[in-house]
Amino acid sequence: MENLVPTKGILKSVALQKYIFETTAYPREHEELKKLREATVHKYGNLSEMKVPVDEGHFLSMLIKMMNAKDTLELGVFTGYSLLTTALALPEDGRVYITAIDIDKEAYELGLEFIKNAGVDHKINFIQSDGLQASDKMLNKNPRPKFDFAFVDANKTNYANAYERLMKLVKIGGIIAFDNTLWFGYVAEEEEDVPEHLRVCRKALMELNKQLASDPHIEISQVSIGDGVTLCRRLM
Ligand SMILES: C[S@@+](CC[C@H](N)C(=O)[O-])C[C@H]1O[C@@H](n2cnc3c(N)ncnc32)[C@H](O)[C@@H]1O
Repeated sequence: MENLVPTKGILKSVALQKYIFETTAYPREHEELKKLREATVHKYGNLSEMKVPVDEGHFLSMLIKMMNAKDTLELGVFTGYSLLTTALALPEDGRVYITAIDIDKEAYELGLEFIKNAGVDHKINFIQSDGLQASDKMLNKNPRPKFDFAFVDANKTNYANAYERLMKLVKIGGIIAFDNTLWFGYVAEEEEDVPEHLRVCRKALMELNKQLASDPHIEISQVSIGDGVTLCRRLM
């Protein structure tokens, strides 16, 4: 277990992650996603680590296509790497809807150029707001579930609250995907071995993982890609 990558890349050695990225991930990365990734690193430096890694992008893209999702929601957009991934995965039949929520509009605006250059025609409804407030507004306006797929990648301490709302906003049979559920691998470590600034989110994510595992309303799959993605398929 030596040589673990402390960033997004749990359970993988540096060499294995490099192999995956170089062999299957980077060669199949869409040109505009690559440019967006580079622009994000250029502007945000280490913070660019917040975007989903390229292999996770491929995973999400294939999932969205296999589900034939047409109406998606994203909580936590940043510069839009996962958003552009979603937009590129949706069918081009003109009847798709993308809703994206983030408190930060400036980062999203950096990504707009790449979304445009990728030739994505879908209208993206970007809502600059706190994710929970925006979800409550949607529920008040139209309490019927409409989304096929929701990707949750905003503040980790609110995932459980987001889950409660998303179980009303995502259709039965639809998927809620939570990012970072393995929290750099720290979910499996003793608290005293975890850097202090990562403890609050670790605790919230560990509680969420338990909650999801015991909830009969969903089927779950914990995927150890990126920083850990938990897929929750709504059953009832
Ligand atoms: C990890 S980044 C999202 C990365 C993005 N999915 C990607 O692939 O590039 C988290 C984002 O959540 C946003 N965020 C944090 N707290 C939020 C909140 N309460 N409501 C909505 N967005 C929030 C941040 O502004 C940040 O852009």
